[in-house]
Amino acid sequence: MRESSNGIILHNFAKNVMYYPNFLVELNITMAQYHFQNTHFITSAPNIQAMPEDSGIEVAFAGRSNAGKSSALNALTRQKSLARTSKTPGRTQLINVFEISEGFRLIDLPGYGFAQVPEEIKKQWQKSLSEYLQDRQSLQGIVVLMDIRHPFKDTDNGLIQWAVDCDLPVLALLTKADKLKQGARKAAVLKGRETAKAFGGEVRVEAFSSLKKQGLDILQNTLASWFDQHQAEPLNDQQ
Ligand SMILES: Nc1nc2c(ncn2[C@@H]2O[C@H](COP(=O)(O)OP(=O)(O)OP(=O)(O)O)[C@@H](O)[C@H]2O)c(=O)[nH]1
Ligand SMILES: [Mg+2]
Repeated sequence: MRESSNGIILHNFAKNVMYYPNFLVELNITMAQYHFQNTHFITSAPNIQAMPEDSGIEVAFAGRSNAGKSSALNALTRQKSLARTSKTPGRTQLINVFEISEGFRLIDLPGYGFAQVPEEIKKQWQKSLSEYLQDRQSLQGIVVLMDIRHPFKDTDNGLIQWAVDCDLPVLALLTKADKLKQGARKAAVLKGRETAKAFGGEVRVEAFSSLKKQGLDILQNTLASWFDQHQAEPLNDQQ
């Protein structure tokens, strides 16, 4: 929420605000609640054609293999094994679709950049991944997860720049933050924010640890704001 110079509260979201000749009036709109803990598995799709209908709003978790995408989804939804995690990179090979409530989805994408995957499979992944990113209308934001010890690799940068160019907001989470001491962690975040300026769009950079539950509130609030911005009509109270 921003505050204008004359102290009137300005909501981020234009649809919540009405303009009168000289005044900005805040409408009494209650923000929707998203019950992330209710998230459930819908399907594993090899390609975009096998995904559920392209309506509603979805946010994708993307990143290199082993970056911690599935772990972050589990931490967010407070479920131990909603998304399958693994020490073996390349565990998530399909587009996994989860639903928070009707019309609100989270997508666990296959990781990229894993050298050991056979060339044929890699090509197939890349195809379904880029198809998904380019053609999915309901995609309204991307969480890019990068290991805090080696973030912003070429493929990460390519994905972030692409998202910015498409006007998609990006939350860049520097994962496994528990692996660094506090000083190094802060330095990595500041450096990441400097790097992110070059993309020129809405790219927020934060430290994250599924293990220590660090950055969960930011993840949760960012997703809620993306969902709020794009929902066409008010949600029915979900429970
Ligand atoms: N220390 C630490 N380890 C983590 C954290 N998050 C994930 N890991 C570990 O990193 C490994 C990979 O995690 P996943 O969540 O499976 O990674 P992914 O990005 O989904 O991997 P793919 O599905 O292969 O693309 C697992 O061994 C996790 O336990 C974290 O916050 N801290
Ligand atoms: Mg995974």
